[in-house]
Amino acid sequence: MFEPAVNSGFILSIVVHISIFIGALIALLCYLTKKDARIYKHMKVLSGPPGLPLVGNVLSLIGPHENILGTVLEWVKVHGTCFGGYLVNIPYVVVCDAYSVEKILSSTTHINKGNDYEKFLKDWLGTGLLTARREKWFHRRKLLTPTFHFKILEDFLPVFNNHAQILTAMLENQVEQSDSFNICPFISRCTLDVICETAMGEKINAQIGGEEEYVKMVTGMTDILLIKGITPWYRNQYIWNLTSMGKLEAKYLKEMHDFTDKMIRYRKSDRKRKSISERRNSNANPSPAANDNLEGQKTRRAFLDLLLDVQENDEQFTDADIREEVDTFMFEGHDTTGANLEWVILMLACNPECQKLAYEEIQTIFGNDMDRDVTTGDLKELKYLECCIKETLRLYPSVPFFIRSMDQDCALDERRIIPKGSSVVISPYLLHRHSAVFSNPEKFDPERFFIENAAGRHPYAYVPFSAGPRNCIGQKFAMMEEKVLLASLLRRFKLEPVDTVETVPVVPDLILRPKCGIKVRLVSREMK
Ligand code: HEM
Repeated sequence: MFEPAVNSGFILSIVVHISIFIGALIALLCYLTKKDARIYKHMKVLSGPPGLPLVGNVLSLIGPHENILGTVLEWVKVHGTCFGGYLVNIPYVVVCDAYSVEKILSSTTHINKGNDYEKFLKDWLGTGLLTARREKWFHRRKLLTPTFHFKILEDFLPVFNNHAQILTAMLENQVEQSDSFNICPFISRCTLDVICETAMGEKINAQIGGEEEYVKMVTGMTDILLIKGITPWYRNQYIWNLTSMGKLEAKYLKEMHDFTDKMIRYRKSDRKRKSISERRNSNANPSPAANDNLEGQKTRRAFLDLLLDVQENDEQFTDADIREEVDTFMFEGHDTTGANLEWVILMLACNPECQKLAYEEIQTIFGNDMDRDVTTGDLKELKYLECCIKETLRLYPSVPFFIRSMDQDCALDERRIIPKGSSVVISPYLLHRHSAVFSNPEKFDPERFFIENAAGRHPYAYVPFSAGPRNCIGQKFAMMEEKVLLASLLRRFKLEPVDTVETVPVVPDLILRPKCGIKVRLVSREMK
């Protein structure tokens, strides 16, 4: 008599649990459908290329990576400068007109980066400035902005000049063996040397074969991240961890973090040592300049030192925080400038009349002196060269697209709303090819950036460094570095084309790069 009672209680309990489970499932489905229906309604208005059920537009983007830009340019021609689509189940809106770009970038509401940033960069960069979410980002940006002050950047000029000298020496050696060659590895090693010394205060001598392992890791990591990003099945962490690349990534990450940690420890103990001797010194001599060492020379401070200064005033700013910012500078400050320099070299080689104007400007400033360091005053005078860099960034923006994830709706007008829950892709590559803003857009024409020609242009029509509150914090640094390197290069060599725009496939990796490098011919200038 007793047993059936137990059984009926047991059955009742199962029924209740199953009902709760089914109820919860229905509620979840209702919520998701309602949420998706809302997004879907707005996405329909932003109609873009038709996709397939379940996969959306993914299949159109599979294939040789260099075809992606062409595909998206075609979409813009057909669907206009603001359209939506799905990558699997993720709603994306591509915007590439100045008006819509301003709506997103000028706002402090749409400040969060796309989810992919965290997914791919978090293991390496933590949640530093590039990837940080709203509150953390506001705090960090405020903390770090002073470290990019012009006065501080001026202190890096000797570093830029020193590595420019090494670059030209290495190229002279190369020219003796063969005058036409792929210049990209030379540029990449040079920008890596610059960023290591300015970010960490450490010379790694990549240009002359030093710290080979570290150089291999930094360049290898960006390649690995790209493969991980574009291969759909590698997006699954379990599958990725089983691959040889996943294992290599884990090894690189550990060793690169160890390297940055070592630098932090080293600079910290160096500061302790110096502050003891400075205190002793200031007792003996009460007025030495803050940055002078015992020999009276000005000691150069790296970003890492400036971050350690921040830490002295803010105990919450830990060593781990410092590491993620130093790693972020290493990532953002190396390939971006390197790729831009490579494209400038191609543009000047292929446009001899522009190269001639750039060289004439350099001659006016430096005369026939090939060795003099570039000064702050010279940087201001290198106006045409700056226009060449800007025009190259128009055609070949180092960061070909960036993504914001929408935490709120953004109304473009009464009809079109970019819905909360979607991701917005902003592509300078597409934006900068707007013929209404840049006539004959494929033509390399530095004069577009003469003050009188740029006047009246929409401020969000040209955004190679992004724009608004979350723009590139390193843009002045990049401009200074590039001007120094290019002025030094052009003083010594005339550039002649081997590759041309037509022969160099453009690959929109994390960075917009030439697929197989850029071959140029360097001709030494004959003046002593
Ligand atoms: C030609 C060179 C460069 C270009 C074209 C460039 C471009 C950009 C772009 C487009 C962004 C926004 C990315 C996004 O929203 O996802 C960005 C952000 C950033 N860049 Fe640069 N960059 C360059 C050089 C540098 C350098 C030299 C540094 C550091 C030394 C640097 C540090 C950063 C950082 C830290 C951010 C994140 C800023 C934030 O979110 O607040 N960049 N850069």
